[in-house]
Amino acid sequence: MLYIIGLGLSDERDITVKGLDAVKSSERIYLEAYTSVLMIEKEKLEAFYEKPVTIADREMVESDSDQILDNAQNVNVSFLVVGDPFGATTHTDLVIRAKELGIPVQIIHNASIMNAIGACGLQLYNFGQTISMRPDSWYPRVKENTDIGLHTLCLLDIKVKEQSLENMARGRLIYEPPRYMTVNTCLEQMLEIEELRKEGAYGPETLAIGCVRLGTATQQFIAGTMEQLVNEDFGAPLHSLVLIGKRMHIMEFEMVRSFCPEQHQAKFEEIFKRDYEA
Ligand SMILES: C[S@@+](CC[C@H](N)C(=O)[O-])C[C@H]1O[C@@H](n2cnc3c(N)ncnc32)[C@H](O)[C@@H]1O
Repeated sequence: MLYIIGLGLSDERDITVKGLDAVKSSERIYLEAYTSVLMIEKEKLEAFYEKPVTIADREMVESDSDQILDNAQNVNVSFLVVGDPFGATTHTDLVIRAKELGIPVQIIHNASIMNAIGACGLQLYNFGQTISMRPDSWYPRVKENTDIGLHTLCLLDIKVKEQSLENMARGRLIYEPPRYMTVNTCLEQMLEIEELRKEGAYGPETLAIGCVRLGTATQQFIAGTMEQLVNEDFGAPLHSLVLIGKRMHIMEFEMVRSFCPEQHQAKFEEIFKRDYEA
């Protein structure tokens, strides 16, 4: 059996009881490590499970999945995913490959950034397309969302397995530590792009929420205009950003306002009354 197990958002203790049973029954355990990189440390998992865990990078999962699936017709194998197995980064390829090989698959779900984001006060039903802040086609998607008043969850880029130019020049295969995009960089880039495109998907006075370290003890939400949030200190990763759509319900507003620092409150309320209250 191949178990694909969500680890949730905070630490090694977020795994479900069902997930832990599956891990305990497994001959091999892999940790998918290219999306929410090492918010959960391999060593902590190994200590908690009392079993070795192998890191599975993107190459292994996408090009060498046979190694993970080896003999899973006869023994249990666990594939661990931070968040939920189908939250943001889906693992459909692995499931299809397992099915082709006649390996039974069981998915064990957990909290994901895709649903925990509801804690920011906005209703999940009122979100449009989620975007990944990579340099591709995110802008039109934000525009489609904002045109019909929906909120946008922006997932920020994580760079893994990068090499420094110096190491590359010397032919050394040494990777840099993972780099996380911050809410501040994301806002700066978004505002610059809007300046260039001028299509009005959003602007400096669009209301937004920086959502950081969700599900952990230091989880934090900070609300304000995009312009105000550029200079806020959001602390350690992981970071996500929500752009608030104009169809914000009054209950959503009340909740989000509670995440607005005092110095930004007056502006926040003024913009809500001017642009958001239908
Ligand atoms: C590609 S997604 C992986 C999602 C994960 N598989 C899940 O189900 O939650 C990674 C991005 O999600 C966001 N993210 C993941 N966990 C987060 C958290 N605990 N707090 C804030 N943002 C988070 C960040 O923007 C991060 O760069």
